[in-house]
Amino acid sequence: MTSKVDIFIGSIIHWNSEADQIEYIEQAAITVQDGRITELSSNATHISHLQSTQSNSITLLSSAQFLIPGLIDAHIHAPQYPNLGLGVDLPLLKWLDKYIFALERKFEDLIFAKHVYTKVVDKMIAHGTTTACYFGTIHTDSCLLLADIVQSKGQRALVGKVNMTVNCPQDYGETLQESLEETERFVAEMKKKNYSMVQPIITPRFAVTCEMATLQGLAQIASKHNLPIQTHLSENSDEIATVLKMNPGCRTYTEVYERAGLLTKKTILAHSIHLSDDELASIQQHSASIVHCPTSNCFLQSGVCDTVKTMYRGVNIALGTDMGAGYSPSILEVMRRAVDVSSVLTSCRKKEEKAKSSSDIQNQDEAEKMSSGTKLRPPLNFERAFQFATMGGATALNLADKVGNFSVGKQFDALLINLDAVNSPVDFTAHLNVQEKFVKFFFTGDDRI
Ligand SMILES: Nc1nc2[nH]cnc2c(=O)[nH]1
Repeated sequence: MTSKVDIFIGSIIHWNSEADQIEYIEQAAITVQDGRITELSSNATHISHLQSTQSNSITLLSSAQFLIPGLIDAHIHAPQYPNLGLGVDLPLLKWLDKYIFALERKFEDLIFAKHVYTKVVDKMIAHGTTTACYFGTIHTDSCLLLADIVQSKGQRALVGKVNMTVNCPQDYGETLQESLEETERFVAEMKKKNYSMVQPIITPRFAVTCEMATLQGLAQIASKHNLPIQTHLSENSDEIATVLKMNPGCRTYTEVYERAGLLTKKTILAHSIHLSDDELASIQQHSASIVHCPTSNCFLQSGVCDTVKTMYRGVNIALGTDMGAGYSPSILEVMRRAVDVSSVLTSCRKKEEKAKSSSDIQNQDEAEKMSSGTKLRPPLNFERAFQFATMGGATALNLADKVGNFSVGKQFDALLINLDAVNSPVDFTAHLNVQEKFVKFFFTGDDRI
C-alpha cells in the first residue's frame, strides 16, 4: 500500500543549521509522507511528475503566505496562566509568596486544574507554540492531567511535576521523601501512558525551595530514567544570595546544580541572567541550555540576560514566555523583546565604555573611536532570535531530530502564516519578497481595540 504524500509549494523560512543562518526560499516544495518531511527542494518545478498520482495532495501557498517551523516555548508555568499580566508590583521572591504559591496550591483540585490547563494549552496553540516545556505544580495527578490534555490537543511537550521541599508556605510543599516518591510515581505513570507527543521532565523548582538532598535525589532519578531536567537559575539577586547562604560550600549558584549532578546535556536552565564567565563555561562544558525569558525578566525587574555574550560562549539558547510571570503567551512577542532588550543593553554598554574611556584618556576624539571600536559586539538580530525560538528550543528540549526546522527526516511541524488574513496586522502588498514578508511578520505587532 502506498502512503499519502502531501506537497506544499510556496515560500518557506527556516533556520539552516548546517550553514548556521536563516534560509529564505521563495519557491520551495516540501514533500511530506506520513507526517515526516521526505524532501525539501528550493526549486518547486521538479515535483511536477508527482502531480498526476491520485494519492498526492498539493497545497499551493498564495503570495501572502509562507511556512515557518512551529514555535517552541521552552519555559512556561501552566498553572500560572490565571495570573498572566497580574502582579507587576513585586520582584521574584515576594511575587512568588504573594501571588504564585497560593494559586498553584489550588491545582490539587482536578476540576480546577482541568479548566485552567485546557485554556492554557488552547491559548499556546493559538499563538503558534507547537512544542512547549511546562512546569506543573507539586501535585502529581494534576500534572498527569496536564499531560493528557496536551496529548489530546496534539501539542508536543515536556511536562514536569514541580519539587519543593524547603522555604515553602505551610500548605504548599513536600517532605524530601514525598517529593522523590511522587516524582518516581509521576515518571512511572507517564511511562505507562507512553504518549507519542508528551514526555516527563524532572523539575526541581529552584535551589531556594530545594535543599541539596532534594537536588541530588532528583538528579539520581533523572539519571536512572535518562530524563531531561528543568529548573530556574540566577534570575534575581535576592534569589542568588539565598542560594549561596543555603550552600556555603559553593562559590556560585551554578555550582550548586553542578555538585548535585543536575547539569547534563538535557538540562534546561530558565532565566540564567546574572552568570559569571565561570558559570557560563560550566554550563557550556555540560552542554546544558539556557532559556531566555525577556518579557518576564522585564516584568519582574529581574535584569537583562546578555544573550550575545552567552551565545559567543557556546551556550545554546532557547526562548520562554515564563507565563504567568510577564504578560504574553506569545513566543513571537518574546522574540521581539529579546531583540529590544539586547539593543538597550548594547547602547548602555556603549555609553559606559565611552564614559570610561573619556575619563581614562581625557581625549574626546580617542574616546569616540574606542566606544565604536571592536570591543562591543552588535546586539541580537531578529534572525538569531528566530533561531532561539525554533532550533535553539529544539536543541534545548532534546528534540532537534524531530522539530525546529524543515530538514529531511523531521516531523512536518509547521505554521502557515497568512499576512493577508482577516484582521492581519500587516497591510499586505504583493510586491514583498520572502524576506520582507518575514520581517513584516516579525515586527508588526498590533494591539487594536
Ligand atoms: N519566574 C519564575 N521564577 C521562579 N523561580 C522559582 N519559581 C519561579 C516561578 O514560578 N517563576
